[in-house]
Parts: sequence; structure tokens; C-alpha cells
Amino acid sequence: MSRMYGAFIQLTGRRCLVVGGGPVAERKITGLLDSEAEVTMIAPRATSSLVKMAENGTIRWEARPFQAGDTAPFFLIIAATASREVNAQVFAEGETHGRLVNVVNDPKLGNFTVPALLRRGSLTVGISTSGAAPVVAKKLREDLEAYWGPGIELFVEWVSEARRRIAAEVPEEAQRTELLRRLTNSELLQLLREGRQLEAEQLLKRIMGGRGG
Ligand SMILES: C[C@@]1(CC(=O)O)C2=NC(=C\c3[nH]c(c(CCC(=O)O)c3CC(=O)O)Cc3[nH]c(c(CC(=O)O)c3CCC(=O)O)/C=C3\N/C(=C\2)[C@@H](CCC(=O)O)[C@]3(C)CC(=O)O)/[C@H]1CCC(=O)O
Ligand SMILES: NC(=O)c1ccc[n+]([C@@H]2O[C@H](COP(=O)([O-])OP(=O)(O)OC[C@H]3O[C@@H](n4cnc5c(N)ncnc54)[C@H](O)[C@@H]3O)[C@@H](O)[C@H]2O)c1
Repeated sequence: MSRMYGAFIQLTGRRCLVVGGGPVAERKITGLLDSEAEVTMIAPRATSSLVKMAENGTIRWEARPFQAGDTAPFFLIIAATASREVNAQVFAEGETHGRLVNVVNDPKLGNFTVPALLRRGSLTVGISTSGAAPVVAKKLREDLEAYWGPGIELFVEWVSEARRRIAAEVPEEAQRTELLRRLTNSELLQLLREGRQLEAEQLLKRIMGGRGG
């Protein structure tokens, strides 16, 4: 399998189609909703949680098999049935329209794959094995989650806030870069990882030298 191009896609309000309603479709739909996509599912049968999501209007459900022409209105399509033939048909049609198409059960098909995602606030870490071993992507994601804990989210928030202040208060470019480098290379992240928040706050203040208070 060739090496994939990494990208993060803005899906807010975009119409996305998932063909299939099994456990794999459910995982993909949960991910799409987490990115605020507008999700339509086409499948004769669906898991009980997908049925609930359709009932309460979280997703739109067309309870029938896939038909030619179904992909046309969608920006992104996931072929998640257990049938290679149906998934291949979904891919062929989506590809004709130049759409983004993911196929869950045939590594030779599809033009994108879904990575394992570690999400903490504005931070997203995506892990791909280029289709070689998805279970490894999952394991690494779990390891990273356990290693960084909730501290990683505060770290990103603090550096982001510091970056805003530095941009407003430090006119000299080289000095701005140097300050940000000191922050990110400091013990700050390690202290937050270990839950030593008070010490982390003191270190932050020391490095920022009173800027922005
Ligand atoms: C990362 C993750 C994202 C997500 O789906 O959200 C994801 N698979 C996950 C889990 C997982 N998948 C499978 C198992 C069972 C163990 C096993 O068999 O290995 C488990 C583990 C579990 O479920 O616990 C089976 C499996 N997966 C694919 C095939 C077809 C094939 O390879 O032929 C088969 C065989 C099916 C069969 O037996 O027929 C294919 C794909 N799976 C991908 C993504 C893409 C490549 C990602 C990469 O490059 O690493 C790709 C190519 C297409 C795609 O789906 O985008 C998610 C972890 C999320 C998380 O927890 O963080
Ligand atoms: N990519 C991944 O992450 C991953 C992980 C595990 C398994 N898989 C593979 O993904 C596939 C799906 O797994 P699953 O457990 O969700 O399967 P499943 O059999 O539970 O669900 C299949 C779904 O497809 C629907 N369906 C069947 N024919 C259809 C048609 N013509 N049009 C529309 N919908 C149709 C069914 O109604 C059902 O909702 C399997 O081939 C499995 O091996 C992929």
C-alpha cells in the first residue's frame, strides 16, 4: 500500500453519506458527527443506536439498499457495507463525480482512509498505518492517550493563549519565536502531564516574565 497524504478536512455543515448501518458504519458516523457533518445513512438495516440517532433527527436514514445515483449530492462518502460488490459500486460512482470515498473492507479501493484520532480540545493527532494494520493505529492512539492524559489539552490551551499575548505585546519577531520556543521546550508539558498544575502555572509566569499577566 502506498503512503497516504495526511490532511484534516473541514466537515461542518457538509453533506456526508454512509452506505451501511452496521457497527463499522456506526463508528464512522460517530466520527463524522464529532466533526459536525450532516450525515445521511443508506442501509436496509441499522444498529439500535443508529436507529435512535435517525429517530431523534441526529442523522437522516434512508432504509433501503444503495442505488445508482445515490452519491451525487454528497461531499464525502463512506462505503461501509459488508459487501465488496456494493462497496465497489459506491466507490466507482463517487470517484466518477470526483468525491472523497472511503471503503471499509477493501484496501485496494477508496481514495482516503480514516486514521485513529486522539482528540483533546483543539488538538487532534491522527495515526495511520496506510492500511497495513489498523489495530496498531488503535493501540498507538490508546497508548498516547494514556501517556499524555488531560494535561496535553491544557498545554495546547496555555501555549495558544501565550501565543496570542506574545503576538500582541512583543513586537520583535525573533524575540517572539524565542519565547514560544522556551515555552514549548520547557518542563511545562511534563509538569502538566504529571498533574503538577501549580508548578506549571508558576513556570508559565516565569517564562512569560509578566507579559499579559
Ligand atoms: C483506525 C480506525 C479508524 C476508524 O475506523 O475509526 C480504522 N480501523 C479501526 C479499527 C479496526 N479495524 C479493523 C479492526 C479489527 C482488527 C483487524 O482485523 O485488524 C479494528 C480494531 C477494532 O475494531 O477494535 C479491521 C479492518 N480495518 C480495515 C479492514 C479492511 C482491510 O484491511 O482489508 C479490516 C479487516 C476487516 C475484516 O476482517 O474483513 C480497513 C481500514 N481500517 C481503517 C481504520 C483504515 C486504515 C487505517 C490505518 O491506516 O491504520 C482502513 C484501510 C479503511 C477505513 O476504514 O478507513 C479504527 C481504530 C479507531 C480507534 O479506536 O482509534
Ligand atoms: N474499516 C474498518 O475499520 C473495519 C473494521 C472492522 C470490520 N470491517 C469490515 O467492514 C465491513 C462492515 O462491517 P460491519 O460489522 O459493520 O458489517 P454488518 O454486516 O454488521 O453491517 C453491514 C450493513 O450494511 C448494510 N447493507 C447491506 N447491503 C446493503 C446495500 N446493498 N446497500 C446499503 N446497505 C447495505 C446492512 O443493512 C448492514 O447495516 C465488513 O466487511 C467488515 O469486515 C472494517
